[in-house]
Amino acid sequence: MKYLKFDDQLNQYISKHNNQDDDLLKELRELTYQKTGRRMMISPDQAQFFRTLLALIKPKKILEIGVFTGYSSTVMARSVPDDTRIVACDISEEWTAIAKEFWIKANIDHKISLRLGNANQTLSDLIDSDNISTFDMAFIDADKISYDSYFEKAYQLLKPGGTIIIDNVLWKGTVADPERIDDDITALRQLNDKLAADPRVQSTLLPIGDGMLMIAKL
Ligand SMILES: C[S@@+](CC[C@H](N)C(=O)[O-])C[C@H]1O[C@@H](n2cnc3c(N)ncnc32)[C@H](O)[C@@H]1O
Repeated sequence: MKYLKFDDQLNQYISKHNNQDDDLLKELRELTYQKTGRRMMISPDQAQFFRTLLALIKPKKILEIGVFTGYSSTVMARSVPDDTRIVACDISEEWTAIAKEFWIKANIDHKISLRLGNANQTLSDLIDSDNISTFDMAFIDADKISYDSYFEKAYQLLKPGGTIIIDNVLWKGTVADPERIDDDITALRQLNDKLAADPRVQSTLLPIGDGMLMIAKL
């Protein structure tokens, strides 16, 4: 098998070449650590992956499941033209208040529509209100036990040829360790197994950040 061992030296080399965070994104990352004590945002390398992907696929309608303080949505909204819309789903009013502040600061708030509430319900509402097969891209980055449900609903909402990105699918490497068992790890293993064999999609597991699945709806 042909593969690389990602030691610290190589990871630093990759990060140095992929990190394009500017002052606003650095400020958002720092403020997020200060105010929430959490590090749930995608990494700068993943942000660069999104910039490249968005330049390729030029989506007009994006679905984000898991906003947190707005790092990934800010990266995406700044990488798309003015007429692209992002429907951004999250359950936390407190965390998305920080996101809203930065969307205004970055002058991208007109591109993003925040849907507060349980994302499973929000996605069902979108399906019931004529949004089936209308999205070009979806990014899934919320509670792991709902990932399969988010995938199935996002799949319905996506146009054929659309892209779904799912974050954290390697879960710090634990998915490959048979001695590690909990509800999140089990949900992620089941989803990785399912998508590797799902004839409705082409999917690739990428070792970027905490592991991302890149999926094309056939
Ligand atoms: C990993 S963070 C998202 C990080 C964000 N994508 C970024 O890179 O900046 C996960 C988010 O999912 C949200 N979340 C968790 N369970 C949820 C649910 N049932 N419905 C909607 N959002 C949920 C949390 O409030 C949290 O903000």
